[in-house]
Amino acid sequence: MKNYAQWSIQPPTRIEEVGATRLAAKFSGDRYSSVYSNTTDELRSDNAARSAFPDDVQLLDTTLRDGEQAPGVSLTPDEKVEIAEALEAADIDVIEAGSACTSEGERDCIRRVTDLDLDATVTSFARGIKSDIDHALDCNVDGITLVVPSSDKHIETKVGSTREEVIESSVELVEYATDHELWVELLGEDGSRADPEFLVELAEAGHEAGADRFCYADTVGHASPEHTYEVVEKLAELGPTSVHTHDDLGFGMTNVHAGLRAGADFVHGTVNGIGERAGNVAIEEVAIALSHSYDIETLNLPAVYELATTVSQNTGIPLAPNKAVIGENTFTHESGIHTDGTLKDGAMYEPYPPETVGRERRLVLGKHAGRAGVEAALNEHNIDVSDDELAAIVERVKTLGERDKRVTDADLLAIAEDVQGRDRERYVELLTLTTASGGEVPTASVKLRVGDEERTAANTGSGPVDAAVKAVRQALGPAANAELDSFHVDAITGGTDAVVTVEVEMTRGDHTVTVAASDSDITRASVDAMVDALDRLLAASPPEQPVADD
Ligand SMILES: CC(=O)SCCNC(=O)CCNC(=O)[C@H](O)C(C)(C)COP(=O)(O)OP(=O)(O)OC[C@H]1O[C@@H](n2cnc3c(N)ncnc32)[C@H](O)[C@@H]1OP(=O)(O)O
Repeated sequence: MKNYAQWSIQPPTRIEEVGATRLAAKFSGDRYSSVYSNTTDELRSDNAARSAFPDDVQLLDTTLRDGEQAPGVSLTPDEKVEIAEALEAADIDVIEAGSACTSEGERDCIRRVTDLDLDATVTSFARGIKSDIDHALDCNVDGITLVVPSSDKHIETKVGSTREEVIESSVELVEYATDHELWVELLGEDGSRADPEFLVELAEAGHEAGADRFCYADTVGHASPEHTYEVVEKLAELGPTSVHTHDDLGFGMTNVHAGLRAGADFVHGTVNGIGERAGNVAIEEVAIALSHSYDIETLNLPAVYELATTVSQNTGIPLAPNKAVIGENTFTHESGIHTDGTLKDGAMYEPYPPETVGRERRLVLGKHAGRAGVEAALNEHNIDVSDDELAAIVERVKTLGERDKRVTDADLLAIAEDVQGRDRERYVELLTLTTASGGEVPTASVKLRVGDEERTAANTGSGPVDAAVKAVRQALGPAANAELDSFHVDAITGGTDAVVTVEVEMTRGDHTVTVAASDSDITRASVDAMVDALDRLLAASPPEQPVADD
């Protein structure tokens, strides 16, 4: 895990955009109509008939190679192992574990992956250089993607070679690699800017030399779908063909589609679409699109979200909220009309159920909230309201949302208490917080009011937030037995004096709450949010023993 260490209590899934109004209610959502399956079945049979895709499509994940080439990303051996295991859990066919030519450290990483003895085929990137193949062999990989220049720009300017020499050396290297029992995919680098006739010549020579497949690479993300189709169609006539696409023009996925339609049966991609420049095609998007629209199964889809968060935490690249499949907003509904429709039928505003990809649906409150969503959120907290009270609460929720403020569960509950004239009895209150993080071991002490009693506790942690949260848990004892589901930090203003907002989501038993707190001191904001969340959870389901006696 990178970048967040000083803030995290447990790894955050992302840092939010400032100003989004969000999480207020969690909706378990078992109300699905059969609309999902009816629509999908019809779409699938129509699409499958029209698409002429191959029945079996395999995926090569290059998160550990091309994904790691995203600027600023460097994975340790442990991180590569964790990602490889998550890829295996998602049933990936091939894992490109790295570029063995890079360094001894990289070879150690790749060896750690090959030592896992996974079901997936594990490969290394290799340039058109014999020593690169030797380095790959040194890592005990099952195969290589042998990358040779194919555009004149790469052949002449980058490598200082000629087309004839590239063909000749490619043949020698494919034979060398297959003689060493490697699975070999020959990839013509910058293939989308290569002369298609030369690409065909190269692929033909590769197949004749024994390559298992040839890969059409849109290395700089420059190809149009029409060009991809035309070239891949020619290549696929020669033998098994792969496509490697980038998203510089936003055509990453469209070019995969064009390639498959033209006869390719193997797709390269990366988890969350991370990679050089604008990134590669996102492997999870390929998998869901093929499954949902064409009835072609590739990945174990319910394992995909866990895979996405593992990659995000290990690379330090947050999940974009609006990204298909893995984005926070993908199964989150805020606007009143969508929320109302979703409460009536889970399929109303979603193409497929969130559980398909290991997610759950959320309904959130904000400026666009309506009565149905607010009432559902109140019901989640066992609060019944009259029609008049509901109208007043909705109005205040909208006003709060219009102020660009998040409407959390705590906000909603406070509004409801006010509208209904109920006093809130606090179970837990933070009285003082002291932290020291300059020394070797960050420490924190807290004084809490718990019931009628004052309690103090001190603890250490990986950072001041971690130490303070441990101290809170220690002071509360068993009453603090709540899961921290998520922990997000936003800087509201820039600069070193920034006010930060910390939002936590916590669950205790059947109850989940979201609470946000702001302060210029991140530790204070974190502890305030957590203490408030624990207080709300204890209010929702009071402990059998009085809290003070825990
Ligand atoms: C499209 C892609 O994603 S390409 C993959 C990118 N991945 C990497 O670059 C892996 C990390 N790279 C590295 O660690 C280093 O660049 C190394 C160890 C591979 C090479 O380092 P160096 O020997 O210092 O070379 P340097 O990085 O300066 O230049 C790259 C060399 O590879 C050569 N090269 C580039 N592509 C190819 C290819 N497909 N086939 C053969 N040679 C190639 C270049 O011509 C250049 O050789 P030169 O030094 O004789 O001119």
